[in-house]
Amino acid sequence: MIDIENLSKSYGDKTVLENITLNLVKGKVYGIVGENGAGKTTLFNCISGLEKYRGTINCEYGIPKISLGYLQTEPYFFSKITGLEYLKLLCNARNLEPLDFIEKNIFDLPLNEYAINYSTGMKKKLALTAILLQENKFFILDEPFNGVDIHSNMIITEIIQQLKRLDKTILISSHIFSTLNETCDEIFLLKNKTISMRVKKEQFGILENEMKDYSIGNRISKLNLK
Ligand SMILES: Nc1ncnc2c1ncn2[C@@H]1O[C@H](COP(=O)(O)OP(=O)(O)OP(=O)(O)O)[C@@H](O)[C@H]1O
Repeated sequence: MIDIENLSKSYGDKTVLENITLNLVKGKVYGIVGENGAGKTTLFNCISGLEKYRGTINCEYGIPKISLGYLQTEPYFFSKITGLEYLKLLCNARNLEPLDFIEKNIFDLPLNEYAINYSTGMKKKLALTAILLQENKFFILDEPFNGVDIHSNMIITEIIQQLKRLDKTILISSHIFSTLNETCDEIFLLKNKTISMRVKKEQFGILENEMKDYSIGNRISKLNLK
């Protein structure tokens, strides 16, 4: 279980997150939606210990460094590291037994090439493979479906469902509502610096309609499309 209480984050005098309280349990998939700039990545960076924050986070799995698999929107790679070396590095960080990485390469990535030269989708798949091989207990996936091809999207959806069955805790952000619909047990709406709405699976339709009304409103008619 991960208990986040009254988490707030500011950059200088700009407050991005205010009093976020969330309780994330094992075997559940949580989605987080919000406009560009709402603070989703900032929240993930705070939970993963990459940013300082006010408030408390208690995680039964221990510190993020030993238990969290964080897939960042744009994963970072050293300039002269191959895909294979990256997988080895991340597995070594968890003191795992040597693995057959060729067999584990489920996305058919060119593991002998430099990771920095991979396409956006390939980089995401490499980073995802690495955190999955690490046998983490808790996963934060920041836009895991963005930029990856349709086959990989299907694989990632199935992976999330399997992680849930393995009793992991998973927090995902996405701008594509249908991907969250398929995978999540609960969705949080991050708006006005805080969690302004939380809905269980049965009410996802209500949230989607509310977001559509709010997002689209009368904006398109202003274009006077011809
Ligand atoms: N290091 C930083 N310094 C100053 N401001 C920052 C920093 N990182 C993020 N911000 C600001 O915090 C706000 C939230 O950004 P964040 O990246 O968390 O949003 P997001 O919800 O993930 O957006 P998107 O959907 O576009 O990825 C933005 O206004 C952003 O400019």
